[in-house]
Amino acid sequence: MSVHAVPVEKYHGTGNDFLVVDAAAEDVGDRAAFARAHCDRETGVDVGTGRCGADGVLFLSLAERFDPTRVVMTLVQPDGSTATMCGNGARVVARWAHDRTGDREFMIDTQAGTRRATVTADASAATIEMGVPTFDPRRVPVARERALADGPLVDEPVEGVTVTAVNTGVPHAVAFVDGGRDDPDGIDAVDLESVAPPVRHADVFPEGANVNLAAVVDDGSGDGPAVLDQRTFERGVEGETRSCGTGAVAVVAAARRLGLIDGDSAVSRPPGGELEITVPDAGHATLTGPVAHEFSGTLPADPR
Ligand SMILES: N[C@@H](CCC[C@H](N)C(=O)O)C(=O)O
Repeated sequence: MSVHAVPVEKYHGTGNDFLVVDAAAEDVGDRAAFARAHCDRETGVDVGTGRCGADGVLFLSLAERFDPTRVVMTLVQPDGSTATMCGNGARVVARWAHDRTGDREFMIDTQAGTRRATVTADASAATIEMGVPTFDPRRVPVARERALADGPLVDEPVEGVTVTAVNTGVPHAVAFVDGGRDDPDGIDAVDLESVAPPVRHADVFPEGANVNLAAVVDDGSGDGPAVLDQRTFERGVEGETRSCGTGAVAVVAAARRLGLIDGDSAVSRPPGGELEITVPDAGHATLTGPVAHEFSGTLPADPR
């Protein structure tokens, strides 16, 4: 058994929290076992914030010979799976890389593609280019019988929930509900831990899906951007998280597709804070929001 202690940092972006390991300096061996043990919400890492565990472990490698500096990002989730993309995770990556280099612009290599990232002058917030959201059923992916195979899954029932399927780096199902967080019968009244798992595991999503609830609080037809309240049940966490960046982009992309909001900018309000999103008619979506450092320490490489 290895008794090797691994230096880790803990960061969060709007409450979506991650352990960060410098993969160029440290080899934890079994990454899935490391993530399963230290991310556990009951028995995992306790950094004194009143909430132990984490939503995943980011294994990061900096390559400063490039301009801008590149970071290779791999997110291993609490169930041991690897996610191709993570919006809030990528924002944390930008902040972590800034804390190491002082730079404010980075290229982040994810399994969903290379994404440009910037941090603000005070490093309290980060913006990521999120790629182009796609409703293409082959790319979400969505699997349906032949007659429907070529069409996007938009505003259709899946396991009793009306959803729209979109890929924003990872697959998402988005369901709109009436009433925001201020409404006692609105979005927070839904028992997401019961409603989401059948959709997350539905046959129509061969790779699974993250399941989002959203409520339009302001449709953006007035002076400011649209505002939507959001909750997300995440694949890989297998539970609700306090924020999901790819989910926020998915919610705004779906709201635009359904004509529920005006304009290409919106504010999403997950339980953990506020995110600013743009989904233009052409080109990359963007995701902006706060990032914060929580803890520096060490953890056993082999948690058995
Ligand atoms: N929290 C993330 C999404 C992480 C990936 C997701 N759980 C999946 O496996 O699809 C975000 O901020 O985007």
